[in-house]
Amino acid sequence: MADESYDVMVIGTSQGGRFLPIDLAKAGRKVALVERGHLGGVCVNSGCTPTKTMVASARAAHQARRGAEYGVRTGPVSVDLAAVRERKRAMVAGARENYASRLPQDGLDLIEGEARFTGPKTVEIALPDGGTREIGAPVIVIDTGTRPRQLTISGAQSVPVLDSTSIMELGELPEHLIILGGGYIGLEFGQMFRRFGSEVTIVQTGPRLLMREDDDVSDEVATLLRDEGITVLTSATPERVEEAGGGRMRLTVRTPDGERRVEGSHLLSAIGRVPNTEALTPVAAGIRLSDNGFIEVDEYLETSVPGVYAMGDVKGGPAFTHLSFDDYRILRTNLLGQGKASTRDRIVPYTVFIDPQLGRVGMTERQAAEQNRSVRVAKLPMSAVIRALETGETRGFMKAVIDADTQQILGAAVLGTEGGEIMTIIQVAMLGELPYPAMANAVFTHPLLAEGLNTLFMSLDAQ
Ligand SMILES: Cc1cc2nc3c(=O)[nH]c(=O)nc-3n(C[C@H](O)[C@H](O)[C@H](O)COP(=O)(O)OP(=O)(O)OC[C@H]3O[C@@H](n4cnc5c(N)ncnc54)[C@H](O)[C@@H]3O)c2cc1C
Ligand SMILES: NC(=O)c1ccc[n+]([C@@H]2O[C@H](COP(=O)([O-])OP(=O)(O)OC[C@H]3O[C@@H](n4cnc5c(N)ncnc54)[C@H](O)[C@@H]3O)[C@@H](O)[C@H]2O)c1
Repeated sequence: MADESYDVMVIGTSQGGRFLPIDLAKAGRKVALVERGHLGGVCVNSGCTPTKTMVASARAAHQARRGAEYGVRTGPVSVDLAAVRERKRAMVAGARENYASRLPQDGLDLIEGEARFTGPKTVEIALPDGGTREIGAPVIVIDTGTRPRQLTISGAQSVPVLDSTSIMELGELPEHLIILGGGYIGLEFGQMFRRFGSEVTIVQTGPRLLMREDDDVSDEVATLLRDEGITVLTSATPERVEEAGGGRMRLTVRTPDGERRVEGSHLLSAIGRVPNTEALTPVAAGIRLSDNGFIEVDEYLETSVPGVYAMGDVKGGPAFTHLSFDDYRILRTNLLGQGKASTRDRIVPYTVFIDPQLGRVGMTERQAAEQNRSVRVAKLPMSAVIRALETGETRGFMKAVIDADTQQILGAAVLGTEGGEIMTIIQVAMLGELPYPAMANAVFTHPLLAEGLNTLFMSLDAQ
């Protein structure tokens, strides 16, 4: 028996799941909310909010440098990284306060400390003062997220290795930033620091950047980054790193053409993330984990232990705040007896916040081929969109994958200015199950980027 009992315990306070404990408390449940770090989790403190705030600074620098293209005179552009960091810190502090201000509720106890399962429905919490509390609850929701995967190559212990959190605390610009990983984090920081003024090299083990995307999308992203002066090495496996003197370091990478050495002043590891499940000891509760430590759940987000649920990144699969938020919707519905919601057939959108953005939803062309689906593919360069021409933002393209039999839109990639917003228009069409001709013939305002969707889908009739 635990010392104290609650109706529900939620472990972790993410941006996605922030309303679940509040809603449950409002509905009369006695709720314990446990957090070992800052309120709000990764998104607010070290993920979406700070990165997108800094991406905005990088874009301002980029646009200032492009002034002459628009007939605007500017002087030499330089970036004050400490001021960028201040803007970021203020944004994070505001988001954190906003979270905290919503928490006080009758029936909701926020407990600061680290949770660890001691049995199927009991959790011990290690408190900051060194004490512990043991709490039991018939319903437990795990929302403990992920953290950066540690770099283990030879020499990694002997040089400073930055991760996605510590790089945002730099006060001075790296002279040459080497980035390991060509995923979301590597690309967003790579372009950001290039625009701040650093030399940047991205080292990617895979044969392409953004390995989940179609080849043409990955290739175009690589072209965009190279055009901005970033060195992109693909099929390049980091082997060892060592000090090179003068505060520099030397990375040795294996490539199909042999060994290659890259010297830089800073090293960022962005090679993926691992679940926060060690300290939690879910195995003590009998909760089944996948081979790589993520918590296994069914479509109702229930773990192998009835009454114990997992939401957000800790359950593996696509890791985005809006999915954590949708997990909250599902759990709210099911735990408050408002119906039976599930993750089945969930359309997953995401946006990579490089500039121009990559907005993505649904199936890629490759996934459609793997499923032997009969599809048609529409593609339009952004340089064919009048709004993009007028605003001088013509890089990239739009692409949609259509079911050849039903005319339904299966997926889309919009690599272009405001690509995330344009992708969302296509996502809404998918949610409404509109056949592609409805998009080809819709009356969209001239001259918006959305108007390009007419041209994109009309191109199928010209094929
Ligand atoms: C640099 C970066 C940029 C990102 N940008 C975006 C973006 O633009 N858009 C997007 O959708 N997603 C983005 N993400 C991903 C997004 O941040 C995550 O998908 C989201 O935060 C997942 O939320 P979550 O519910 O898994 O919980 P998390 O936000 O991971 O929070 C988990 C919480 O649990 C706490 N915790 C862990 N273990 C314990 C324990 N044993 N006891 C008590 N508390 C514990 C942690 O302290 C943490 O506060 C980004 C991520 C990173 C790293
Ligand atoms: N805009 C967004 O929504 C956004 C932004 C940032 C992060 N995130 C989330 O955070 C998660 C983690 O991002 P991430 O970029 O760290 O992971 P990722 O899995 O997206 O990319 C990691 C990349 O590193 C490569 N890699 C692996 N080991 C390597 C090594 N030793 N050396 C060089 N390259 C190596 C992989 O091939 C892969 O392409 C993402 O899955 C995403 O869900 C989302």
